[in-house]
Amino acid sequence: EPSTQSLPPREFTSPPAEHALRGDLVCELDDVAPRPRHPDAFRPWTHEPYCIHPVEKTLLGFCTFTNADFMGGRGLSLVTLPDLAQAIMERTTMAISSSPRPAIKAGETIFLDYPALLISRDSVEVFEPEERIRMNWMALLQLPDAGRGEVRDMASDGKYKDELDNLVAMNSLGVQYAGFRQYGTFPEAAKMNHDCIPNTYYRFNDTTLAVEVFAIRDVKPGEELTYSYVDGLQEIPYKDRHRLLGSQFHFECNCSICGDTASRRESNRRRDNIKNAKAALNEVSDDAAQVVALCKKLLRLYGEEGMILPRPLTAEIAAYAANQMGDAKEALRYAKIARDYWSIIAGPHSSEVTRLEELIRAPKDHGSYKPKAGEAAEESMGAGGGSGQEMMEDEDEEAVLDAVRAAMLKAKKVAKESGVGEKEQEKLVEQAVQAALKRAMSKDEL
Ligand SMILES: C[S@@+](CC[C@H](N)C(=O)[O-])C[C@H]1O[C@@H](n2cnc3c(N)ncnc32)[C@H](O)[C@@H]1O
Repeated sequence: EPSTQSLPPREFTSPPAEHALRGDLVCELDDVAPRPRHPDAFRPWTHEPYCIHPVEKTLLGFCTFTNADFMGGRGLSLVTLPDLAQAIMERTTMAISSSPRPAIKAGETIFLDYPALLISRDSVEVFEPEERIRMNWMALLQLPDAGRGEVRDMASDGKYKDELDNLVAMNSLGVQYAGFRQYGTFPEAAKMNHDCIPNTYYRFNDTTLAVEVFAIRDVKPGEELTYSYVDGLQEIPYKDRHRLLGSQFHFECNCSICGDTASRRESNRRRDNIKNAKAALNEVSDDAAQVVALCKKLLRLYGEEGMILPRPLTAEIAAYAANQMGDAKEALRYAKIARDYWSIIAGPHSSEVTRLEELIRAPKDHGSYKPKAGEAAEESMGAGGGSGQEMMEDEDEEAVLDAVRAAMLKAKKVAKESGVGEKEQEKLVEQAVQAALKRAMSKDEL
C-alpha cells in the first residue's frame, strides 16, 4: 500500500476513463482542478491533487500537485510521488509568500540574492558621463534574457537623465568589493520597499557575491519586509528625510513614521531626544556614571522609536563605563545586551560578539574594570595577605616586609586607578598596609 498519510484527505482515485484512454491528450480547461473554496482544504497545495496509479491500486501512485503561491505567485507544480512532494514542500515553505509568511526571528536569514549588475561607484568620478553610461548599458544588454528582463522590470524614475542611472540609483544596495564601493543591483532585494524603521538589514559576502537579507527584529507572519534605502537616518526628522528621499529616490515615504502627521510628530520628538542625548554623551565621555545614565536613556529612546541598529554599540559603551565604575554586575548586564544585538546585526561569530564574550566571561579581569574605592582597599588586602601568607611559610622576617611592600604597591596602583582624590588614596594605601601587616603578623604568631 502506498503511504497515504501525507496525502490530503482524499482517497487515491482512478483517473477518469477518458483521460486514461486518450492517446494524444489535449489539455482542456476542464482538466484543471478548481481552487477549493477553503484555501487550506489541500494545504500545502492550492488545488486538489490529481492522482493516478498505474494498473493496480496496490502500486505507487503519482499526483499533480500545485502551489500557485510559490515564489510570490510565480507558482510551482510537481508531478511526483506524494511523499516526495510533501518533503519538497516542507523544505520550501519559506518561498510561499502570498499565504502568510511564517514568523521570522531576529537574526534569521530571510533570503540570499545575487547581483545582476555590480557597478563601481568610482566610475562616476573617473569617467565622462557618456562613456560611463555606455559601459553601464553594455553591462545590462550583455546579460542573458532572464537577468536582463529582471533588471528592466525594476523602477527607474529619478532625477538623472539616463534611465539606467535612475534604475541603478533606485534599486541598488551599497556593497564593498575588496574595499571598493559598488552599486549592487539585486533583483530580489530590489522588490523590497524602504522603511525609516526597517525590519531587515543585509550583509554582502564578497567571496560568493551573495547578499544576505536578515531580520533585525522578530517579524510577524505576513508582515512586509523592508530595509532602509539610506544609512544613518537615525536622528533625521521627518522634514529632512522627506527632502532626502524625495531628491534621491523620487518618492514620498509612507512608512510607519512618515505616513501621517501624528506619527511624524511623535517620531520627531523622540528623534530630537535621541539627538540631544547623543550630543550630551559626547560631552561627558570622562564621567563614567553619566555615560551609563545617558546610554540607558538612549537605549530607552531607541526602544520607543523601534530603532535596532544603534543599540549594540550604545549598550557596549554602557558596559565599559559601568565596569570602569567598578560595577561589574551592571557591566555584565549591558555586555549581554550588546552581545545579543551584535549577534543579530554582525552575526553570532562576529568579532563584536567575541569581544563582548571576553567581558562577559570575567568582567573584573577585563581591561576596563576599575574597582570601586572601597573595594580597592579590600582587593589590595587580599593580594597583600595572600602573598604574605606564602612568605610566612618560611618564617622569614624579610618576607613579611616583602609582603607588606607588595601590598602597598598594589594598593597604590589600585587607589590611583580608582580615580579618588590624593588624600583618599593615601588613606586606602595606609589601610591596605595595616591589613597586610596584621595578617602577616598573625600568621607569624601562629
Ligand atoms: C526598489 S523599488 C521597491 C519595490 C517596488 N515597490 C516594486 O513594487 O517594485 C522602489 C520603489 O518603491 C516605492 N517605494 C519604496 N519604498 C517606499 C515607501 N516607503 N513609501 C512609498 N513608496 C515606496 C517607490 O515607488 C520607489 O520608487
